[in-house]
Amino acid sequence: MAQADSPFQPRPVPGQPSVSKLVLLGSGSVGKSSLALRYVKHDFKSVVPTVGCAFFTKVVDLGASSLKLEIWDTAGQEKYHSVCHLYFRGANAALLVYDITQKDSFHKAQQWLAELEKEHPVGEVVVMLVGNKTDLGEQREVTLQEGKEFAESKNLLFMETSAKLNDQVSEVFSTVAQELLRREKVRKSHTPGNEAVDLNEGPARQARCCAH
Ligand SMILES: Nc1nc2c(ncn2[C@@H]2O[C@H](COP(=O)(O)OP(=O)(O)OP(=O)(O)O)[C@@H](O)[C@H]2O)c(=O)[nH]1
Repeated sequence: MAQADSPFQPRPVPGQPSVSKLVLLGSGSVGKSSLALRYVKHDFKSVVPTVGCAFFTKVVDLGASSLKLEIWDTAGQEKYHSVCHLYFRGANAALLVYDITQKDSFHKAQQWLAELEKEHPVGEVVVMLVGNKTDLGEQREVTLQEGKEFAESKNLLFMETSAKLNDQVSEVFSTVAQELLRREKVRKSHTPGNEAVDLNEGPARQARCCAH
């Protein structure tokens, strides 16, 4: 699934959207590939476990602005963990995905956050906690409240999704993209000569709560 262009660093090109690297992290079978496939290819099908990493790109259209996301889908299986560290270097955003029907995957998502924080100072990366498979609500082991509280305690964005039913999937990616753009604006506003921006503007607060 690798694309032709080099995925390592955002490269501002005049007239082109900014580029950000987003990594999908989480245990095996939580639905990382399915979320990426649903978002990028508008498809849901049985996918084989990821080996190493798969790579997608998508331009997110946010009306007045747009952003190109390089989406790195990492393998969740334990045997690939050492390799995954290489992939999240240089990430601007991360989705920490768990399966709402597997408590253990929720704990693993918390461990992934700790791993991520070892490589990136807290706050440098836009991180969203994503509870996937809401269509399997009757088998739920992680409550909405538990997800929400953990996210709030770590100042993460939070949403629940169903890749299968296409519920909240594009909202996850567009919310992260909006937050990346918002932070870029803030950074630019700190550059001498640039105009001030309204820091209260932006979607991040609403995304910390979940519509379900
Ligand atoms: N019911 C339901 N099943 C899902 C959903 N998302 C993914 N699945 C299924 O869960 C299984 C694992 O999905 P993947 O997308 O391969 O999971 P992954 O996290 O990428 O797995 P690894 O590649 O091993 O890390 C597959 O059988 C998917 O069809 C969902 O929203 N609802």
